Amino acid sequence: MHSGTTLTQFIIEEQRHIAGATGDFTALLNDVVTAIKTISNAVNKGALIGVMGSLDTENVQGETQKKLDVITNDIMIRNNEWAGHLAGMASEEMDNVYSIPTKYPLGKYLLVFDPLDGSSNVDINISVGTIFSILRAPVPNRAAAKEDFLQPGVKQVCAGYALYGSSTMLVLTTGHGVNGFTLDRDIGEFILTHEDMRIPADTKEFAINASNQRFWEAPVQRYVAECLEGKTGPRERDFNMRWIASMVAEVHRILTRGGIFMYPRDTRDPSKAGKLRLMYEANPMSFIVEQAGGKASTGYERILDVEPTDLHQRVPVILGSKNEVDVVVGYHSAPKAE
Ligand SMILES: O=P(O)(O)OC[C@H]1O[C@](O)(COP(=O)(O)O)[C@@H](O)[C@@H]1O
Ligand SMILES: [Mg+2]
Ligand SMILES: [Mg+2]
Repeated sequence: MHSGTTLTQFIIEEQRHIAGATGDFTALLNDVVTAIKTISNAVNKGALIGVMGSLDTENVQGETQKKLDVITNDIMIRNNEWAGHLAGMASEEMDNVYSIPTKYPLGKYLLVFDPLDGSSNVDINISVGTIFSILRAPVPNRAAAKEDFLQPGVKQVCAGYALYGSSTMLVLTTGHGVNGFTLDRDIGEFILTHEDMRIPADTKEFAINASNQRFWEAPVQRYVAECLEGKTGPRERDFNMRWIASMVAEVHRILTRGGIFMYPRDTRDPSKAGKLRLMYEANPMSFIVEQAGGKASTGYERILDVEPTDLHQRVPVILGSKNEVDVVVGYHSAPKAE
């Protein structure tokens, strides 16, 4: 007999307090959770079931797809298309909106996801994850078009991620704080283990891919240089640095012990505003971070306020401990001479 609250119990109890809730959202989330359990199983079995390695195909961003990028995308689709809660889906791994097959009923929500985040880590057995976001369809029960998905992050109904690490966890917000659940494989249920996760306002730990340093803009150069100066520099304390190359793992660390994560705008390719994807990565993670008391900015504006213009748009990301994000954002508005 397990002790503790299951994810299903938790969602049903949370939805009880919402006037007019029909159970559609609860059922949709249940399907997302089933997909995540299936992905967890595939990632965990790895080479035993032949899912490691790359394919010859590229996604819309021109990135070589891993076998698991495609398998996990398919798992998300198959588990969520059938039940009649969705008007459409969009994924990092699909060029266009996924239309629900006509044999299935349509619903009032949109599901957006990065089926496997950090997939460059999958072959080396380092943590990867799944990120998802749920929006309301502007017109319920009608096949969603691309424009229907282009809603700013503040409109998200729910955002979550699964982390396939030393244990599998699911971290979730519906706009009432952030809660973390750990998969108990013996009973196949996610159990509430991390109630009301809060990001400490201060930190001495930063995460950035330093190999891009020559491309960073002046505010980020200044921030990192000052961190590296440590105790004797203007920040008057020694900083630690981490880079996992798996956003889910970085955000999870920040939710657990604080920190700042940056994939800032750089000058490498002026046509791209950053590396991370607004719809599939930045918005869901920013919703979670804000709900845990942290902040998320492009350096110039709150990420959740960015009006999307494209399904696969990229955006600069600076998120984590509130006071530290404020420092970096402050440098973005400081006069150039500084
Ligand atoms: O290769 P880099 O510059 O270290 O990039 C790492 C970043 O790219 C990502 O892996 C992109 O995610 P995908 O694996 O879904 O493409 C982020 O998770 C991570 O923060
Ligand atoms: Mg990703
Ligand atoms: Mg991915």
